[in-house]
Amino acid sequence: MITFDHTCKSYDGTPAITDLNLHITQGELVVLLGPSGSGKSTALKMINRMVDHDGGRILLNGEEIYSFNVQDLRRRMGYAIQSVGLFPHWTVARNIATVPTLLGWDAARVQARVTELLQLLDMAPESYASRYPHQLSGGQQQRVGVARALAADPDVLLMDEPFGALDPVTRATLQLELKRIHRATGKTIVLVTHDIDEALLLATRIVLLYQGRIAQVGTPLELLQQPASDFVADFMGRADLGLKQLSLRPIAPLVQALKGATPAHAIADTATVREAISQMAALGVSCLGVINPSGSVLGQVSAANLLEARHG
Ligand SMILES: Nc1ncnc2c1ncn2[C@@H]1O[C@H](COP(=O)(O)OP(=O)(O)OP(=O)(O)O)[C@@H](O)[C@H]1O
Repeated sequence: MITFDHTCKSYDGTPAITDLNLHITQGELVVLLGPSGSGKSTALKMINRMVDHDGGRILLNGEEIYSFNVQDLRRRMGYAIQSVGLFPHWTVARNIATVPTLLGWDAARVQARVTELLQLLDMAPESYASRYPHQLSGGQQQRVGVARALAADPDVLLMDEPFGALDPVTRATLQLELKRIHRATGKTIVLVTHDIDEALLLATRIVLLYQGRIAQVGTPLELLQQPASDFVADFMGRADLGLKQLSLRPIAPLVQALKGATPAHAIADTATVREAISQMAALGVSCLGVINPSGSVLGQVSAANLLEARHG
């Protein structure tokens, strides 16, 4: 879908991205991660030509992006940024409708799409569609920013620190919403963050950049378990590496048959190993029942079998 092929970019002779080689396939949620100044935003903005590359190639579905009309290219890609950039004198509905209107959709289709997106982002259309950006909280503005980016059903969603500057609770809510949207729509998403936990939660693949070059590309678990260098190991946080790994592991494959009576406390079968161990610690127990969404007991997990499995 998107290919960086020996791509380079310098600003005033200083390299920001050097020889970037990366292929992003349809439906991936790729997170560009790295310290400040490592080139994450530059890499992202080159995809929709907010920044033009000056060496190598960038291909969209096999075609060099310079072969597209720049406006067409941008309309095929939703773009959401930290500062949101809503038009202050336009209502929420009109903000979301920006690209569909430019594309000439008829009014009924635009309105149906606005309603659908507000519902998807858990903002009741009857309360929010006619408000102005200053009448929304920061988290709600960011939701509208995401809705606007999704509006014309773009092939690709580019997100530059979309949840930066939010309080941790709102941030966590929007992260889960993005994960849900990604699952539901199968969109290709490229997201920039410097937050390792955000990357671990969201990414199907992480691209860790350092000084404009790729330090490592892999799944969250690969970066944690097989860091390619000391830099990767340091960046991913050696200190609580064990805990981070546990938070990526679901308990589902580790559920055992009940051994005797049903444990007094239970956890959902969708929980992670970290959540199960945390709940055991809080309750002072070493075993939990595991229940499915309808409340049926599926079996149990014990602290010993969860911790043993962490190397698996
Ligand atoms: N418009 C510009 N003009 C000159 N230099 C720039 C410009 N934009 C970025 N740079 C430089 O290019 C390098 C990479 O910047 P970039 O914004 O891509 O990094 P980043 O990883 O996204 O950083 P951050 O996390 O701080 O946003 C940095 O050294 C930065 O100073």
